[in-house]
Amino acid sequence: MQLTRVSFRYRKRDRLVISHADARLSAGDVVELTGANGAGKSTLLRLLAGLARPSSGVIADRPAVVGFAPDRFPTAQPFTVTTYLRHMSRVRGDARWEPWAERLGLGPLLHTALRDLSKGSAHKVGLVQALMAGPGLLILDEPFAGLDADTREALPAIAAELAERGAIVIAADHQSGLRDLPALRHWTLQNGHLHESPSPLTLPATPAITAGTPQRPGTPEAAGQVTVAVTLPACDLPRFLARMRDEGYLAREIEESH
Ligand SMILES: Nc1ncnc2c1ncn2[C@@H]1O[C@H](COP(=O)(O)OP(=O)(O)OP(=O)(O)O)[C@@H](O)[C@H]1O
Repeated sequence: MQLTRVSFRYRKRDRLVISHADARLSAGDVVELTGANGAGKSTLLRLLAGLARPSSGVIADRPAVVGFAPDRFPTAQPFTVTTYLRHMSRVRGDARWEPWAERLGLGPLLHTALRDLSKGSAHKVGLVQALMAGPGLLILDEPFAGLDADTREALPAIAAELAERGAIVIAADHQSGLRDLPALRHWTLQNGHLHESPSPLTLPATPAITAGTPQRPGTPEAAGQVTVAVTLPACDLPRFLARMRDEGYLAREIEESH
């Protein structure tokens, strides 16, 4: 999936909320999106999901099945949890929702009216409807807000499972709930601009990119090994480091050019 100079404003003559965003997403990417309140995170997520169209620029190659869990699940609907999820399942081609409801701990609440749910439980219903169709693109807006400890623990594993199956997962998340996922990409929105920064967690504790025989972290450099300087676009760094780490290499030094 590719974003090319994507800009968005809510009304003509309004300022750009998103300004010329470029990004490339590959199957299996997991992205944490952060930014101050009002920075445009929800707006960008809606653009990524296809719920809003860019004012200019292009979003290409969006996966066919998109799951979107909004930050506030709309509970003002005359359904119980079951009737709502059954309805969404029919819309989604008879998608199986029951295992997700069970996994997210909604079992005891299936016959509760949506309007009577607590904020956290309503949020889980939003997650189940996003997950049920097996999305190739899963978009989560503040997915950890109000969740109980069990679900907070379950969610990173769910994101990792989807990514392993080739889905792209993007979460606006102030709480760094996905921080333990390997190769997590980190996007920040500031003044309408989208930046990708290497997450501190993708930077190895003992940096050393040493080509030659793959080396385990912490192993001192041995005779017969070479050190290679590699230049690459900053936005590719997290993925590059993750791949190097998978191969057994570590980064020795990372230097930003200005
Ligand atoms: N429907 C709308 N019409 C006009 N302006 C809007 C609309 N929705 C959001 N905005 C404006 O767009 C900007 C970005 O809002 P957005 O909700 O995307 O930010 P956010 O980063 O998700 O914020 P938060 O962290 O508070 O959830 C804000 O200035 C907001 O006031």
